[in-house]
Amino acid sequence: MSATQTVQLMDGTSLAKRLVKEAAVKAAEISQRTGAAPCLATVLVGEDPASVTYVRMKRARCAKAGIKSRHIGLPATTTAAELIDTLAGLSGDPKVHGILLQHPCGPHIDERAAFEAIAPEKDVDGVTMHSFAAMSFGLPGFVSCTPGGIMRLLEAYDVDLAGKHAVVVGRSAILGKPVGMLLLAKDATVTYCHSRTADLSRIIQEADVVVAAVGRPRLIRGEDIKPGAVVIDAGYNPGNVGDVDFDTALTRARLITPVPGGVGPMTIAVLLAQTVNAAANQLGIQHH
Ligand SMILES: Nc1nc2c(c(=O)[nH]1)N[C@@H](CN(C=O)c1ccc(C(=O)N[C@@H](CCC(=O)O)C(=O)O)cc1)CN2
Repeated sequence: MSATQTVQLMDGTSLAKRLVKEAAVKAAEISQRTGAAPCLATVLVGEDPASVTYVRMKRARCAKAGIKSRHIGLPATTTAAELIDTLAGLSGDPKVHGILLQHPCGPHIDERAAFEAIAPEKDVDGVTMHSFAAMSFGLPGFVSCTPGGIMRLLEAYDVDLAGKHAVVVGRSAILGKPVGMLLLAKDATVTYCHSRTADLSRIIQEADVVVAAVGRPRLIRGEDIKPGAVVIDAGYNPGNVGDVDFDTALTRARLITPVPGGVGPMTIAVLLAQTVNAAANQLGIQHH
């Protein structure tokens, strides 16, 4: 970055508001034409306080956008088979257009098996293997919500990814892996880093775009960042602390997402947008 170039914040709150407004317009059109509002089923196993908050935020934003939500709260003792039964039931229910299974479900549950019980056409959270394959091949389909939100932010701030080196720190099924696939589909050269990566700092220093998605508070510091890089902080840690040490990263980055107000609101906006699209598809509506 030159001495005169200043860092710009990537404002997820404003962009998310715009997306939610668009979703609300489409939801109203669907309701008017079919007499039924789009409906998202939210499924939560146990009462992890952060998960309770996230589900509450998702349902509140649905309500604002004219999307119905049906909440299924299951006890922490729910077995994998019971959870799969619940998800299969929602998958077959014509009144439900989208299904969200809040992650994490608890250590005794095979989360992959649970996600696969969600019908692909209702996978508005982009967590099934079907959706992952579509993301990997650059085909239309539902994207994982945080990765989808990150891609929308990069687009909104005119970040050209072709030929750029993108380093993804983290390899989770709903965040690190799919965001790497979406970046690859935009012709970035993608490196995945994880807990066994040797010399993490050196690899991050080579990145034009850094996506921090590891869940380790302030792991990535300013000195790790190449001057002029784009820094996306997708870390969710207690107390609204990201994976990036914001104050030191500010001194090096060209563009950076704040926490809060960056990737988080975009996650929910993409969920709503995809719920409305799922409802339109299932109800045979074409948007104007
Ligand atoms: N099934 C899923 N589970 C989880 C996902 C997901 O996308 N699908 N993502 C995360 C958590 N998450 C949504 O579930 C999430 C986290 C944070 C935010 C958000 O908007 N954060 C705000 C701050 C919130 C506050 O003020 O308390 C922000 O960053 O500005 C939204 C969604 C794990 N599980």
